[in-house]
Amino acid sequence: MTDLPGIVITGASGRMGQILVQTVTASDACRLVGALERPGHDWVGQDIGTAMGGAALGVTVSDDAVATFAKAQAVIDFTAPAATVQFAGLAAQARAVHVIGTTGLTPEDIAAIDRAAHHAVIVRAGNMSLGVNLLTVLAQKVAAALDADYDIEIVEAHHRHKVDAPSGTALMLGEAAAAGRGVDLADVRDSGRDGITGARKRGDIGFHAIRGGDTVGDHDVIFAADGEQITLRHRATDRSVFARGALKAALWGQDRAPGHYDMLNVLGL
Ligand SMILES: NC(=O)C1=CN([C@@H]2O[C@H](COP(=O)(O)OP(=O)(O)OC[C@H]3O[C@@H](n4cnc5c(N)ncnc54)[C@H](O)[C@@H]3O)[C@@H](O)[C@H]2O)C=CC1
Ligand SMILES: O=C(O)C1=N[C@H](C(=O)O)C[C@H](O)C1
Repeated sequence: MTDLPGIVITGASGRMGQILVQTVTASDACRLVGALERPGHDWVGQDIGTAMGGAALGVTVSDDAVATFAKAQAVIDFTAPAATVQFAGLAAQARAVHVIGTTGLTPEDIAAIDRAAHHAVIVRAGNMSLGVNLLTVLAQKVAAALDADYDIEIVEAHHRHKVDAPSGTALMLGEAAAAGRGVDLADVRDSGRDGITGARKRGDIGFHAIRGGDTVGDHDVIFAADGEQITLRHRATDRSVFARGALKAALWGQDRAPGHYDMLNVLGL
């Protein structure tokens, strides 16, 4: 029993953190060995199970990342960019697999994560669900099959608390569509039109973000031409799809060579 991989959940009180705690404790392939929150958070010092309103789980919420990661074979991290960059270095020092779900990372953040991945396994994806990762493969294929007569627009919707836009998933889908077209997304990205924008530029990929209510995460990739439209759609209705993917990544990463991987690697897509 005790040789099962030990998992630490960062941001344990968060929307994803709580689902991850439930997913890990329900699994017979791993054990929960730590729960981390930011210094000053009310839950620090409490048992994670009772803090979540259930039975005690025998794991006390800590704000000490170094001590907590020392117990881990994997760290599952859905927090915020500054925390995730710091955790990448600390997880690598602890030689723990670092599964990163955090979105809104800058190119500089990703470069720092790349450096940490020289020493440890990091699996990072803006969306950990099987459905979205499959959709990226489809978006790339459709974009490759169609020319720029088909305007590509990506529309995403999330809950009112989300702080970054476009979503990490929208950017994954945009990267996939751009790769299908053989272009760099940075050269064709057109985010959040407003005002007298001028006519749409041929070949651009547009991004639009809706924020409201408790929407878990909806994504449409629209290919619009004269006379017809194709829409590829994913709708998440339960955050457990992300948590299951993250746990799969944490287990997949055990005994893997150091490197910066994504969910396509994990899922073999
Ligand atoms: N890749 C994927 O499949 C998914 C990614 N996400 C992303 O995950 C992130 C978190 O999303 P939510 O859970 O909805 O947010 P949330 O705001 O509910 O949770 C974030 C948690 O991280 C904690 N935190 C922040 N800084 C910390 C630090 N230095 N140390 C320890 N804990 C810290 C916060 O206190 C909070 O409890 C976002 O970037 C979101 O876009 C969310 C769902 C799926
Ligand atoms: O913040 C969220 O909630 C989500 N974030 C991810 C993203 O930015 O795409 C994944 C999912 O859509 C939920």
